[in-house]
Amino acid sequence: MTSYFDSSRFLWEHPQAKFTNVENFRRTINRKHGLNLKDYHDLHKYSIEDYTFWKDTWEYLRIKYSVPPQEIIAKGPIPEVPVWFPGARLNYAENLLWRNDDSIAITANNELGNVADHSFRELRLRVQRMASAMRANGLQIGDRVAAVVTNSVDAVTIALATASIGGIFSSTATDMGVQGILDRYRQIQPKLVFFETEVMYAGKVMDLQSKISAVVKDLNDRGLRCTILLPSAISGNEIEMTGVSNTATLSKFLASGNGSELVFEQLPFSQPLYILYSSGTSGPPKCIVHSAGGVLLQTVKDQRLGFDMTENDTLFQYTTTGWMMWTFMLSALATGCRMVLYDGSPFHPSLEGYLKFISDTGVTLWGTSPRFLAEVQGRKLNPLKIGSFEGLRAMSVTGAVVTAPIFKWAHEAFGGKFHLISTSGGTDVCCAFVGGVPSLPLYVGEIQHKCLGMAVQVLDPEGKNVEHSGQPGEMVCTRPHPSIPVKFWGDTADGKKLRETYFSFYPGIWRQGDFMVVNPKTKGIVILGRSDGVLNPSGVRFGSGEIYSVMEKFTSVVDDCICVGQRRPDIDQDERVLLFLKMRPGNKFSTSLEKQIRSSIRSALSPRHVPSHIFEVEDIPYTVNGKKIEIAVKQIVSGSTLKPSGTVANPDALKLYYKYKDIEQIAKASGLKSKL
Ligand SMILES: CC(=O)CC(=O)O
Repeated sequence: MTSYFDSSRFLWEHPQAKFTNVENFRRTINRKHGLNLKDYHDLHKYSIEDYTFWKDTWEYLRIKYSVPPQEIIAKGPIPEVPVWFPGARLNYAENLLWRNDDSIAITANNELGNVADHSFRELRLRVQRMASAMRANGLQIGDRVAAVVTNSVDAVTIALATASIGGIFSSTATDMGVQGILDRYRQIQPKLVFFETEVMYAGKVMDLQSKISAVVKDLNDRGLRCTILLPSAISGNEIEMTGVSNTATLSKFLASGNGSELVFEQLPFSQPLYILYSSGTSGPPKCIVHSAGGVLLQTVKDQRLGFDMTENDTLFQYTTTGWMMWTFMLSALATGCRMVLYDGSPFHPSLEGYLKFISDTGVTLWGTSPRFLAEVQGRKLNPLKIGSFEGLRAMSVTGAVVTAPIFKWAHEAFGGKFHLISTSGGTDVCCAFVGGVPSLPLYVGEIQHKCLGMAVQVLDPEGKNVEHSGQPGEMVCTRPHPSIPVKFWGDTADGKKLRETYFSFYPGIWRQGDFMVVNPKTKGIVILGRSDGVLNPSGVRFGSGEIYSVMEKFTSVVDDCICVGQRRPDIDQDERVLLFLKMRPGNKFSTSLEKQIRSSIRSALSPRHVPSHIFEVEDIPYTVNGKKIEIAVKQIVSGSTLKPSGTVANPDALKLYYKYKDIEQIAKASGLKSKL
């Protein structure tokens, strides 16, 4: 049997674990309810057995409200998507904008190194002006505000102003193509759209005016009232556009407000706040509606208890505005800490400069991705020669599986004194299912625990819980929690599509679509990949993450790789594993490299894990949010033809895989060796 863990690989523990927020919270609950929860494990058990936990969390996090809830969950049998905290009245933006002083709320930077600080007082004034203009332009509770924006103080302002009114905010990054934007915004029909006019990425200037024309002409016929053109993200100059109706520059739009006070509409807990999108790579994305209360309670819980966040922190989450991590990040304002926003590529003008900025800015909590860390490692950079990173006390890594070698390397490379928080959740819940626990020891390659309130289990295909036997299986969540989406936009009134998406595989139980395993000794978790992408040769089920973990050894020559199962029932009843490699510039794919990879996989995992074929490809397909697109590649090599959606960052990459549906032909032509 494959060993997924090595619990002897202890990596770190908090020097003062008993002073962490989560320990303080545990003691508070013990006192309040006369309980004797001894540690995080007990606390987690309580959190998934008694819904009172969510009221405890509400109180501990000091959620601001004007009307208290009548109960935690509406009375009666609890449905899959319950109504939380009925009767309560609150506002998400009010909970984030409680500070009104001259401390720095936001430090913004971009590829040009234009660093700007914005105080809490300034941010509140910006939101006030924006909300006033939005109201003057007819924005009302429930109206959608869409944005195609960079990660900037304007984006934060627009989102918070929308939330103050009770509108629903939805954003995409500026590199999303016209089709991708329309696939999303045609469905949600925004009343206002904010658009960047000129941006820079990786040193290239992009004029967005033709994109704006194409999008806005289409949306103008679907209820769009005004498009607001943001000043150039490079020069700061305003750009006027002719030939597209109902546009206004930002300054004109703001001038239309009447200077009214900032009013935070008092709304139900389940009031929609955001619309996020599923990363459907071949069909139109699903529009996932998240509630203000659910996002607030879950994200602040994850940050305060999982990240141990306090007012003294400086959070830097590298993200575009199109990823759920942007919405997750925003909630840091509720704790009153500083946020760092970076717009652009981390590799431009230089990776060294980017790392130095993080160190010099005193980032204490850094959110990054395994892909970025692998790139730093692959380039053989020594971060500690670039910056001291002495302020860094936690690094949160998400977006893909964090393999054990990268985990260990990153911890050592950045100084070894911080909490490495590997976390997994997603767009579907706008929070984490599993993540960091500051009061527990950290083991190499393991996500420390299930997050509080999240009743995560590991089920086999028959629905049996296999968690305690250390077997891998489907990640499910067996109890409702407050950030289950309130609905899919455009779904039937009884939420048919939502139910089919999450609650149909195991009737009535949320299936996340991740393949995971729990270490029976430490209770740590390893995510092995997406469950739709589970590899199943000769009945051995494993995740692509296991192969990627072995491939970390080859990062100096192999830039990236993707591993998928191929099913060709016409040729073979079994599934075979294909591994595709993208070589680093200057390195060649060779028979000897192939042999080394096969032998490493055989010895690290098992002979059954060794791919049937290993090929070199020019590119690996990714979503705009930086996730490898295994499912589409799997379908393509298994004989399907796909029409990529706007979610695919590099759609041409998918074309490279069609020829592999006929491997026998390729093998014959090139004399390739096959394991078959
Ligand atoms: C928290 C996450 O898991 C983020 C993601 O889905 O990429």
